[in-house]
Amino acid sequence: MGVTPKIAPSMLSSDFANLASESHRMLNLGADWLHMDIMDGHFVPNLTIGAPVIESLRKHTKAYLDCHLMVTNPLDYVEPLAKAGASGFTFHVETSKSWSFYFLLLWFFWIDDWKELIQKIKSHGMRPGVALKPGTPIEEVYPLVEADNPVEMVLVMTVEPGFGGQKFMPEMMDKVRILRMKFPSLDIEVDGGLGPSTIDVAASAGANCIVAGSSVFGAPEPAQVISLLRNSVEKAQQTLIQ
Ligand SMILES: O=C(CO)[C@H](O)[C@H](O)COP(=O)(O)O
Repeated sequence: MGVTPKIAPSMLSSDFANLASESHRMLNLGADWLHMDIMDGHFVPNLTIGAPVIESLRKHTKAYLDCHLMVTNPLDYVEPLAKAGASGFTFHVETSKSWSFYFLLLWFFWIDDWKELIQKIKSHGMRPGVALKPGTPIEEVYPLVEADNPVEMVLVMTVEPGFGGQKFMPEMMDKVRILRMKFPSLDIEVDGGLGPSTIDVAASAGANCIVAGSSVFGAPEPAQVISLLRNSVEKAQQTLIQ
């Protein structure tokens, strides 16, 4: 498998009043990426941060800022986030559900919308990813991964997006397994309820990018949790390539 483990603490669980020092702490403890949850209070029932906070944080770190856009209109966020210094831009496939439902005849325009979004993310120097909620079938992301100009990561949500500290949904691992079989070199991220008791099932299904909020920030020794998450992914990868 040509994918490397990426451990991404979810900064949603950090002390937002000390975001820069919390970020440095996580990176010093072994994190690869910082996962930034951007919520608009509309796509999900919670409101968090946006481009101004990413811009402020960028002044304090060169780290990969893995931005997860839980917003209704991701296209509107491309330019502001690129200017702010985001690294990854992962949007939700469901953000155009209403288009495909109400305007079936515009299906091909819907596809073109995604092409435009992915193209715009890349032309602004960010890495595009697509996320899907627990209730969304995995087939919905295939066109975006198989496109001529594809997304480079799929984020499989293992909780309903909106809040940290929820219970991991093991039934989402079928999606990860199917994706890993179909796309051996794709970055597959899992997000929600990941920690020492759930990582093995996610890693053995084929996830290589691991978002973990409460299990890392709530641990007495966060470095041990980060290291355990990484070891589990590495071990599973050895098995998957045999
Ligand atoms: O996207 C998210 C919520 O929508 C968070 O990143 C996610 O829930 C991580 O938090 P935890 O590890 O505590 O579940």
